[in-house]
Amino acid sequence: MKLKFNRWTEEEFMKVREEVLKQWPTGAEVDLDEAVAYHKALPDHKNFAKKLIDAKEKGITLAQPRAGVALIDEHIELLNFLDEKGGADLLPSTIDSYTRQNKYEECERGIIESRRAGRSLLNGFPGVNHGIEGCRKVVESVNLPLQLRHGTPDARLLSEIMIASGFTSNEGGGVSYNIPYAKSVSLERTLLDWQYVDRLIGWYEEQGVSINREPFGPLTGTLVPPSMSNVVQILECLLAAEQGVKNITLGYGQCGNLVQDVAAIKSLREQAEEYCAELGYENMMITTVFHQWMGGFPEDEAKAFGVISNASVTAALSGATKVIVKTPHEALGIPTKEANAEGIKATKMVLNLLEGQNISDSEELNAEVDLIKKEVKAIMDKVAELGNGDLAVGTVKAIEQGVIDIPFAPSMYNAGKMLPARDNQGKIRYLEVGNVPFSQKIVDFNKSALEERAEFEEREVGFQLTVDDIFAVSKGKLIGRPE
Ligand SMILES: CC[C@H]1O[C@@H](n2cnc3c(N)ncnc32)[C@H](O)[C@@H]1O
Repeated sequence: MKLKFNRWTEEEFMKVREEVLKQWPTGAEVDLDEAVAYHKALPDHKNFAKKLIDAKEKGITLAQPRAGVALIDEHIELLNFLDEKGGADLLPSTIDSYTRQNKYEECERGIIESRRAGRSLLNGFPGVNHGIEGCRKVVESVNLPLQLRHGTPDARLLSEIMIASGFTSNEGGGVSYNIPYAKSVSLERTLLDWQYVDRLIGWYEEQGVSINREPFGPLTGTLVPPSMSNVVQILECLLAAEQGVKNITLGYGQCGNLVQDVAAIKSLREQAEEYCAELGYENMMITTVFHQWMGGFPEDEAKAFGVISNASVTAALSGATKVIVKTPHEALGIPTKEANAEGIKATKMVLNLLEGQNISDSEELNAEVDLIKKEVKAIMDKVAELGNGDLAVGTVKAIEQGVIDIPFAPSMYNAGKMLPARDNQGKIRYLEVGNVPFSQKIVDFNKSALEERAEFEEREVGFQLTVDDIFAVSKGKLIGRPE
């Protein structure tokens, strides 16, 4: 099928669907009409999309952990612990790495070995292998809305099974689950596969079942300039809206300077709504999600709580609809359920203390919002030009040419010419723009901000700033000052 931005016809979708459902035996269990009836029988408090709308209307920030283990009963126990002991507002099912690479045979072995070992030998929940019956047991055994969170370039079968099972939100996107997660999967392939996922959710929407979609905001989680991650979010928002998705949560990974992070969320929300209106998508319900620090964490648990609490302050003050919670075991690996619950409790304590507060408009905040929007517009205009108006084709070309360039990405298709670094207040700036099509004025602004830091640190502007910033937080600072 040739990549084009336009909405897939139902015939196109159903034709591809026949092949998708054959990829693993559990695919045969999916019956869309039966699934619609199942969803309509679910209570409202278990619908992710509805809970997000309610939070947006109330102006509150919901807390959601990541969590996933191999076996169904243990996974249920984990999720209920995070609800009852942690106070989670929304629940995940973090999917294991084999499933993310469509390696369902390995999942099967992992499930058997986990049963034998009496503990999870997979780093997440293998939803395809557990099938509708297993996933529905999770849905019926927990009391909060459920979202599948993963990092899957081809999530078509996984989405079919878990959405049909009663999960009401799905994370990911054609760029955000390729560039940071895959080494050599073509963008054209992933954009097509995520158009399929969005068309599936558009189909549910047409039947009156609202399913939330959440493009993955942080990308590589390493010094990603806010305008660059916002461009990816807005493109995935428009790609999803074109396929009929209505309820979308756009994401952003904390960078560390409070004003820049608040500006990033504010400009993301405003600009996404502007682009949706410009392209004629009506009745869109756009919310935002703030990811707590995605970079290196301190091993010391007290310091880790400092990182988690600091991130919770920004999440609250940014007005984000949701915050994705980290745990004090982040530097160690998969957290225990107790550590996971502690991360949520610390987060909710901060959210509660700051409820109703935000940082008021200031010259610094408005200038940052204005700059982010201008940088986003420069890239978006180029994407449209490269695609001759087709944003899907334009996205592929923009990545090929480094117009969209995600720092430190594993994908061989990512140009890797753009370099970021922090300025003297810790805001992320463009050290090298590579082929990112900014005006000279914007290039010069970014450069001068970095020159100000270099002068303060009595060193040259250069790649060493970037290197020092990458390791800074795990060493207990935001800005990588010379030692
Ligand atoms: C996007 C990366 C994030 O996902 C987290 N993560 C990955 N798998 C799991 C898991 N199975 N349980 C809890 N957290 C997890 C990881 O700690 C990191 O913070």
